[in-house]
Amino acid sequence: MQSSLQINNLKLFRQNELLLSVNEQINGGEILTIMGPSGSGKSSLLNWLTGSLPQGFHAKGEVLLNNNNITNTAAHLRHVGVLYQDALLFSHLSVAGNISFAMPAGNKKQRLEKIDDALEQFGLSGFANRHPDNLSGGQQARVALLRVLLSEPKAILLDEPFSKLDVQLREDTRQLVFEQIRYHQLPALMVTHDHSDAEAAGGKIITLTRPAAKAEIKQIRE
Ligand SMILES: Nc1ncnc2c1ncn2[C@@H]1O[C@H](COP(=O)(O)OP(=O)(O)OP(=O)(O)O)[C@@H](O)[C@H]1O
Repeated sequence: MQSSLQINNLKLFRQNELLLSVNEQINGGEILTIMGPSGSGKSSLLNWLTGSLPQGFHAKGEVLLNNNNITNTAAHLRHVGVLYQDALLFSHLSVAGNISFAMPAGNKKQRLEKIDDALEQFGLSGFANRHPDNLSGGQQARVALLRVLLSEPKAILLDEPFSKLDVQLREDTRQLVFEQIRYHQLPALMVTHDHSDAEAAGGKIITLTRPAAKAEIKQIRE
């Protein structure tokens, strides 16, 4: 069965004001890119998908992951992995500890073997016992990606994941992330301000608008 993430007739409201409408299906290995100005609701959309919409927001519509309706499923049971702008690694844990923390429970020895194999595949052989403070930005980004992948997500959300990396590192990391999404056939949704990220993703691009911004500008001019 092909994996998919379906956002069915979503209408997201903030204080009863319509913030955005989205109706999209993302198939395994595809990356849907969301762009739009600050305040247009990109983070709110991600929050809704992870099941952590803050107070003051409400939504109509459904989200289906591999045809299962997860609209009301608790955040920790959704199997939706998120890759953020910052690697967000725990500084007191080793690389292995950071990755293992997010993995499904199981035999410890097997988990460590899996981590070692994955580190080797990502050019991080011998890094299992290092702490994040002793890694470069690119190495931290790769550990963060490994942590998401080894948590065995069924879909992946990317929240400006390359914006803190310099140009060369950005391209390398982006390529690695997109390759992994295709390899694992995960449906992915990426929020970015960067047009080269959007182009490299090779999928559909949605640009959210911010109607409230126009109203605010009009008010200032009048
Ligand atoms: N926790 C919150 N409580 C109340 N309003 C919020 C909260 N978070 C965001 N907002 C408001 O909701 C709207 C959408 O914000 P959101 O952060 O989703 O936009 P964004 O497109 O992600 O912006 P940016 O590109 O700046 O991150 C904005 O008007 C914002 O001020």
